[in-house]
Amino acid sequence: MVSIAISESRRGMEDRNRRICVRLCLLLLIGCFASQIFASSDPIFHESFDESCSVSEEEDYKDYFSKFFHTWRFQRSVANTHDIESISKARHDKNGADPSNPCGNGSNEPNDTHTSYNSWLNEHPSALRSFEGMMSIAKGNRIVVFLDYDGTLSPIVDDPDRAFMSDPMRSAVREIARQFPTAIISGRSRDKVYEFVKLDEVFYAGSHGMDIRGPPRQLRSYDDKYQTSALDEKGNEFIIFQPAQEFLPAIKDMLKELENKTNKIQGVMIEDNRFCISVHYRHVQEEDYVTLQEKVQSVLATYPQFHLTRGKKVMEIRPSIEWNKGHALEYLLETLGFASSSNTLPIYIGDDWTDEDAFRVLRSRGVGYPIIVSSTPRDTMALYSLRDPSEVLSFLIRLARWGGSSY
Ligand SMILES: O=P(O)(O)OC[C@H]1O[C@H](O[C@H]2O[C@H](CO)[C@@H](O)[C@H](O)[C@H]2O)[C@H](O)[C@@H](O)[C@@H]1O
Repeated sequence: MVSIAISESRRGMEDRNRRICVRLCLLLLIGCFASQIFASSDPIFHESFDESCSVSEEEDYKDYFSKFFHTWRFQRSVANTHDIESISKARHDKNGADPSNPCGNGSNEPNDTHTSYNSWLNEHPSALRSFEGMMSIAKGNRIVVFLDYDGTLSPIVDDPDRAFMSDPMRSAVREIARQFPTAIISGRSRDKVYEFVKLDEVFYAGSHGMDIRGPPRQLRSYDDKYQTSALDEKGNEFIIFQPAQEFLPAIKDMLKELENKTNKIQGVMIEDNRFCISVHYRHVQEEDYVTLQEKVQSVLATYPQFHLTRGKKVMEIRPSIEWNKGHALEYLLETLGFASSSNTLPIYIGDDWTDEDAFRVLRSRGVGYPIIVSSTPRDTMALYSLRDPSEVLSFLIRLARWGGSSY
């Protein structure tokens, strides 16, 4: 009897201990979860996570959780500018995407690429699949649309002079511009982008934002010597903002020197982007990469006020001023009169490293949708993704329709 009583009381104690243990574990788990939520300083996360739970039909739980973990991981930041290290690193990469990314285009294993792209998609959900959720958050806000050109509105093609925009894309951008203030921010010269796009409804920023044609509002916070107002053929006023004006003579000299020094290397193409220079190596033989890079760097050595950044199979020479696509986005928001308004929701779609500066601005503002165009996984500050310009087209059509019906 005594031994039965002892073993029963021992069993009772064990049960109680097990229950206490389970409760302690549960409390510990809840504590960890809550601390991660409150420790996150990212307002986008709070906004999307809170609201997306009630809004989206298309956005499934995978998306909610991916946003959660995504924001968690944003503590690690993407390098500010992807300065050129070595173009020879890009040789295995079809489009010249980040060669340091082991999951990038360099992979020879199609299944691996597929798997890693799918897991990357969990972190950067498709803006098409997430559309309903994104728009229910956007409702009541003033949407402003920013678009990159190459690789976003037009596909990446072999000849930079033939990167035409399709007619459906042009119609979609026109529709977007009718619904929302819209700007195109490109690494190209402003004139060249206009030549491709041919829409008067949009604002243009060329040379990575160093040449802006914006709304007629002169900003006191910017140096007057960089802002000039002018009238178009219809008598409408606009402002030209060019913060790198004093670099123009040096750029002209550098262009000549670059052409002279590289003309023996087959396949090099040098593009005058007005306030920047692009040295394209898409058609250069791999064995000439190092020579080309050395030649470009030897010219640059005599122009210490410039630096190199990298795009898709292109070296970009830019004046070393504190100005990039992110600054251009902020400048345009300000001239449009939306910078300080709490219900402004900017959307930025871009595919290149230079677009990361604009993504970063949206992230630090805590509002807006940075969307990367990429069909391979890569490090990015963007929250959402679209695979290629054809998905950009679908997104813009949907956004314009949404704007027309419920905005
Ligand atoms: O800011 P973006 O509008 O994306 O401009 C970045 C560069 O785009 C262009 O080059 C890229 O697209 C070409 C056409 O598809 C392609 O041939 C080239 O390899 C890509 O790098 C443009 O020609 C450059 O000047 C821009 O800097």
